[in-house]
Amino acid sequence: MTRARVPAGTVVSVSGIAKAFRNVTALEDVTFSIDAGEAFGILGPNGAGKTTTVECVAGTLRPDSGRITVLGVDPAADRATVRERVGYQLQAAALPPALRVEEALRLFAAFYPAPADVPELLRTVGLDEHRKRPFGKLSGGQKQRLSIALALIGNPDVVVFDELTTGLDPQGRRDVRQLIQRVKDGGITVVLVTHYLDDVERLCDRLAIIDAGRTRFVGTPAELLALSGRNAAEPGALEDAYLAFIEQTAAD
Ligand SMILES: Nc1ncnc2c1ncn2[C@@H]1O[C@H](COP(=O)(O)OP(=O)(O)OP(=O)(O)O)[C@@H](O)[C@H]1O
Repeated sequence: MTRARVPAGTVVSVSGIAKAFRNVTALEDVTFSIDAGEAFGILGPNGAGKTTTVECVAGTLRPDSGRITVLGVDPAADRATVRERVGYQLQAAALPPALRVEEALRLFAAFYPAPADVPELLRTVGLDEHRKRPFGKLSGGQKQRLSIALALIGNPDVVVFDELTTGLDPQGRRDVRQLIQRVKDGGITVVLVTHYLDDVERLCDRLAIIDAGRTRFVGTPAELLALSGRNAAEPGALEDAYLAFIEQTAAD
């Protein structure tokens, strides 16, 4: 995957955002920034506000207060720029079952001024031999690959994956991880919402922990380990450090 233009510096800046849905406060105070080319993990318990946060980054939701810039623009105000340059993993399950893999990619490619090459993208995500298969006949792992391809179809600078590896078997998760690594190696900034600490350990340069609508931690996996005093060499050390952190936050 080659990049026509590679942005530098901070590409995503989220500063003190809050968001409520009627009487539900989803976000109270979320702050972090992401540098170009980073893979950045967003973790937190169910209902913590992770999806709401990335929807604000993708411009599909507008925060009630606080400030977001993505590639230098306000995503809620400049929808066109963000739509063009930020890939957001679609809920692939929403595609019509009869739509074939290649047809879906060509359909979505038509929305972008400089889309990725469809045959190349099919090879990249390992769906080349399944390109004629209808969406309804794909396995869970193949659907995830298609949703990755759809997020990449516009040749984005930033791509957001929300719980991409959830529900996959170990091999499927490993394959999807390798694919995300290739995306990152191609210079694309990756934002990864996940519940899996091994995804973070293998892929992410830094992570944010969001709990009850607030960022509680932003740093490297090594910094999270150091905070907990866990030994990185112990199996499951990062997961233990994360769980200890969440329990501590709940107790405060
Ligand atoms: N459209 C909506 N209307 C009402 N409440 C919402 C809406 N979207 C999210 N919420 C609420 O906002 C809070 C944060 O939800 P969000 O989906 O951002 O959490 P999450 O961290 O992504 O959770 P999960 O790990 O379970 O996917 C939750 O209490 C959720 O019920």
